[in-house]
Amino acid sequence: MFPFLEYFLVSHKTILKNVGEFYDFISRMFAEHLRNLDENDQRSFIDAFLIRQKEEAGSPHAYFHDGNLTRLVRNLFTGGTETTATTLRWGLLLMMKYPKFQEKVQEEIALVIGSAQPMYSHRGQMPFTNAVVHEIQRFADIVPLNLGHETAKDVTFRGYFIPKGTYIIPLLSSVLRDETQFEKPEEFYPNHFLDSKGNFIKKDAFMPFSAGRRACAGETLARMELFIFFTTLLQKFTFSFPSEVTDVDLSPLVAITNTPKPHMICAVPRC
Ligand code: HEM
Repeated sequence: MFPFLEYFLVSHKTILKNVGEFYDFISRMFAEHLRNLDENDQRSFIDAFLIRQKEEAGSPHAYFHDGNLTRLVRNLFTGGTETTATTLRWGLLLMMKYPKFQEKVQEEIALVIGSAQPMYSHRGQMPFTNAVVHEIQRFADIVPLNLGHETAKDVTFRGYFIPKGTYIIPLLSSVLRDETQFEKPEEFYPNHFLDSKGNFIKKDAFMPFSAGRRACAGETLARMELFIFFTTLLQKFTFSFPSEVTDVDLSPLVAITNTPKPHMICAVPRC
């Protein structure tokens, strides 16, 4: 987001080395896909891209070139791994901190899913669990600064003139913690997403995936992953404090993403 800060990074060389290894891995993956490529049996995004690449071969304005494929796959990996994992880590931490909510989720799992494999289609019958997953995302606020954007033309927004080419940081935190939208913005409070009868309610201000045309491309996948992994983990385990620990610090480690501080956790199998 701020390329000039690159030179102040202590672990600059390690980061570049890791990025290099990551690119090597992606190149090996492409080579493998190219070897087994079958136009009549496209197995993945990479296959579809490589076929378009063949179609546009020789064009002077080629878009589907290797450099673009590498960056796209890199974006899917980086955008799609830490985000979901960090949200789940917040989820387990919050369940440990608030055992009453954990118990209620487990009761709903027992009622709707039992010992079967949790599926995304169960979500509609599980308003409390759905509200808890939404509240985890709201409270954790894992991408507080969103990604940087730039105005493509002159804009006047709420009386402010913003010239074309201005670097914009749309703060998602300011929406996720907006006290006009959420009754107790600083607390973990699943009722933010429930009505008085316990039905799930959508909130326009719920935008951990941002909004507009450039909102998260993986939102649908991420929502499925979060629901299925969270319910599966709570179906199989109860998360609690280790015996020597009595409380946990919920303030995040601040970086581009908000992650939980290192902590201990007990996962007790449920028989
Ligand atoms: C809890 C999980 C996730 C959260 C909170 C999240 C959040 C975000 C946010 C805030 C943005 C920036 C949107 C903007 O610029 O306005 C973004 C972009 C993006 N995300 Fe996610 N994301 C998650 C999971 C995923 C997954 C699973 C994938 C793909 C496998 C993914 C792929 C992307 C991509 C490709 C972009 C760039 C979209 C673009 O610039 O057009 N994300 N995400």
